[in-house]
Amino acid sequence: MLETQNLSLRYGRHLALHDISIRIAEGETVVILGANGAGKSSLLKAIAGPAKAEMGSNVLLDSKSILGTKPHLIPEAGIALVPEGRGVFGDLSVEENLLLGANPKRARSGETERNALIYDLFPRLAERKSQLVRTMSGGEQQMVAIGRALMSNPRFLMLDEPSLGLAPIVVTELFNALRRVKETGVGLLLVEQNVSISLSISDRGYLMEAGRIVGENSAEALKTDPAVQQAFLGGAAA
Ligand SMILES: Nc1ncnc2c1ncn2[C@@H]1O[C@H](COP(=O)(O)OP(=O)(O)OP(=O)(O)O)[C@@H](O)[C@H]1O
Repeated sequence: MLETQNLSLRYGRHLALHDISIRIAEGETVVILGANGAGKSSLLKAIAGPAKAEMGSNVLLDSKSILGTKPHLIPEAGIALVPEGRGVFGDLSVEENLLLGANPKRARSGETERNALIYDLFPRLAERKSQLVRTMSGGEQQMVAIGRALMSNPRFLMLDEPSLGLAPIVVTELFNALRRVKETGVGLLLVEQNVSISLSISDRGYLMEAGRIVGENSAEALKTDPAVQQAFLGGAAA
């Protein structure tokens, strides 16, 4: 179980996260829905280490605090982040990017099998192993970013807006791959503005507004929740 307890985060005088308490069980897929600036990216950064939380906050993995763990050690704990903007190495090839992802100790055994699984998930990458990542399309780069994160053998994979700026057909392809990742038992914490597709893959979701959690429910219930309809789906039932 990965959870946050009263997680608060401040940028100067601006309190971006207020007492956020969320949880993701082993193998569960959870989406955080919220408008621009709600604090979704900040939440993932506070869990993954680069953003420093306020006193009184906590992040727990299997009931043990991991708050304050250096960002480069977070993958060792079994948590991987695919950041907004993807964070891939453009001047390296697909294969080199994937191999860099296998750096944590927990990733050393099973590396070959995991590498094969990623090429099976994303056949486009298998066709382009030696291509420099900067020459690839946005969708392909997102596949590299997800593949690299999976190479670290995560228990929990956090994704910040994986569909951002991608054509609908590529988004469908990515989410089909994420469905298969979910079937392998990896827990997914997804931040998305594409509400329909993210609810279609999720078990549960949280609604975030101005740095606070303002709602929580099963994905099924959220699909017809008037607040979600109003805020994200244009008012009409999807
Ligand atoms: N490094 C930073 N320094 C100062 N303020 C920041 C910083 N990062 C984010 N913020 C502010 O914190 C708030 C939450 O930002 P955040 O990026 O977490 O929101 P978000 O929900 O992910 O939005 P988006 O969907 O637009 O990415 C915003 O008001 C933003 O301007």
